[in-house]
Amino acid sequence: MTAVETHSQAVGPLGDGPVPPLAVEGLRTAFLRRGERTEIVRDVSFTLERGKTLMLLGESGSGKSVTARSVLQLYGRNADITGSVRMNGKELVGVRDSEMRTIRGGVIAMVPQDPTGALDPLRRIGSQIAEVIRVHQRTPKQSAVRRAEELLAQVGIQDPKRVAASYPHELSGGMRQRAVIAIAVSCDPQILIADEPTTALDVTVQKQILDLISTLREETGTAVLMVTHDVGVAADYGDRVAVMYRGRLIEQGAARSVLENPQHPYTQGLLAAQPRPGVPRGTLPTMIAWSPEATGPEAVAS
Ligand SMILES: Nc1ncnc2c1ncn2[C@@H]1O[C@H](COP(=O)(O)OP(=O)(O)OP(=O)(O)O)[C@@H](O)[C@H]1O
Repeated sequence: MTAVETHSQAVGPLGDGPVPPLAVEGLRTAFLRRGERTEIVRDVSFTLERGKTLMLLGESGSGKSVTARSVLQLYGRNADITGSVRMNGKELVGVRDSEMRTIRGGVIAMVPQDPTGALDPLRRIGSQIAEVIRVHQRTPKQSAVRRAEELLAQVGIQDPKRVAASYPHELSGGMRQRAVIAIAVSCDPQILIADEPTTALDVTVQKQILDLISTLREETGTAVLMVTHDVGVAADYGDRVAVMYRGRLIEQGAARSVLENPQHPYTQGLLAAQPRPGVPRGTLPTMIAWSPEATGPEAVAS
């Protein structure tokens, strides 16, 4: 089954051009519980480009987080992951856990939804960042501590020395997410996976964090995969958008094309259901009318 490709060329995993930082092809993730197998991610393919953001957009429960976590092979034996996830051409599906641990936080870094869960509550922020630097880059302690403070400054923290000496509970949610981003970018990742990175934050802080990720991407050329259910975020920060519904990508393409001229009925319904100032929020007529089980999503050539 092919996702609708809106006004852009088909997403070949390798194509004729340079090897992309991340190429996912035919990814399937099923969870195994009490002998029962539930497939959550179904035949998902996409490619990340250097210095660009791909937005994985969809409703709650559509499988966005499971897709992101499957790329990082975060489920161990609880899930059966098949298909292909190539990082700079190297296959990640099936690699040993020990190797994946080096890749995570090294070439690929993740910014989770909730910064609180990502930080050790009993250790100072600076020491947590320095430890990641030392593990991945074998840097001496003193230079790792200095580098941690530089990173805190780079993610927009005004007084990095004080924040480095603080425990997570002494910081606001926005500051904690900045610290988590500092950890994520500490090893100069080529790929950053951000799973709804602003869900736990106040509205005003949300924009600051999204702007920060955008600035870091521009400065470093990191490829970003961001999970969101928010069409506005996808429009404002996405170069490309891939729309997910019930575990499948049903449409993907340049952000403007997908969001201004969606070809797939589900995407059309998703956009029509977005709240707009002064317009009462309607039901999801297209989504109710369209069911993948009934007809299967059709590929629309454009
Ligand atoms: N570890 C797991 N074991 C079994 N099922 C899971 C697991 N993690 C997620 N699921 C199921 O997979 C489905 C998709 O979840 P997922 O978290 O990927 O959705 P999502 O699109 O990211 O939405 P949300 O924004 O609400 O997290 C859900 O039905 C969820 O219950």
